[in-house]
Amino acid sequence: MLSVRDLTRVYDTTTVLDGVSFDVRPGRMTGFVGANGAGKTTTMRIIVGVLAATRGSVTWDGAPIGAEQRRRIGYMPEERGLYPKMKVLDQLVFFGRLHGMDTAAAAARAHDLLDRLGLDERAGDVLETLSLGNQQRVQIAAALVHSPDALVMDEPFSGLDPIAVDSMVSLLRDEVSPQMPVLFSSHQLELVENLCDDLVILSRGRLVASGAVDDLRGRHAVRYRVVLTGGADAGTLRDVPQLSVLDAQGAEALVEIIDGTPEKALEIIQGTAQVAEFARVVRPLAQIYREAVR
Ligand SMILES: Nc1ncnc2c1ncn2[C@@H]1O[C@H](COP(=O)(O)OP(=O)(O)OP(=O)(O)O)[C@@H](O)[C@H]1O
Repeated sequence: MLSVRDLTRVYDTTTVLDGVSFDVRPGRMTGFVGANGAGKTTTMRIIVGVLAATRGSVTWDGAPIGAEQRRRIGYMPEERGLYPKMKVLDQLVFFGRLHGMDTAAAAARAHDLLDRLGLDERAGDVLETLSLGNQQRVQIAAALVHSPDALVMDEPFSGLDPIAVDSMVSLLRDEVSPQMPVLFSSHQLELVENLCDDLVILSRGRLVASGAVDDLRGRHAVRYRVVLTGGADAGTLRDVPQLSVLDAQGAEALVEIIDGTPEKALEIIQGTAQVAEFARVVRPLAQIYREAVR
């Protein structure tokens, strides 16, 4: 497990990261979200060791993270780190060798990754002749070439078309082992919602929420969508003392149960009107996020 504790970064007199603590658990995809300037890149750069913290620690399985462990992290930097004039395959072999692989093993692994990303026929092309989306695929291959033990990716999906996102997601799902912590930042909340098990939310340099997506959802009151039939007005549900009606329009209402079980609430509603639908509303991640950073 990767853990950051009390991570703080000050530039001159400005604190851009302020006492941030969270865990990146193995085998789980952890989404890292927050507005522009919230401090995501700063945190990731400190984790992988290209930026020093003003205060705080990064540990891996409880021990302070050192140069050797950092070499075992696959990192996809925000500024992207590839050489535009270098051929795709040469580039991946170079990164593999930087991480201690021999040339043959690095080349074999690079071909395998390029193949799975649909790019093997571009292996001999100079990087800058590829589209930006394809360059980004090469970037993810560069982060994975040495079969890392952990992954830290800064906006890996930004600017990719949906097919490219799908191929990258399926590659990641194949590559992420049960022992591997994975942290990636994104502004694409729908994607994060589909992909992530855990979530870390930063706002203006501070942690505002972290944990399993399901737990974060569960921390808020559960809501139900009620649809009545027979021309009934859902506004009448306001007269039911066990319910709090958050919204009612025509035959539909959004309610919270303030007393009793959902089964009991349904029974009470059925005593007043015919019910066509009574369904738990899963809160979209975007809503959790907005409420957390408010
Ligand atoms: N070298 C630097 N000197 C001064 N301030 C910096 C420096 N690098 C980053 N910052 C500031 O630190 C804050 C956090 O930036 P950071 O890039 O970590 O945010 P982010 O959450 O990754 O944002 P984005 O989503 O826009 O990439 C910002 O206010 C930024 O201006």
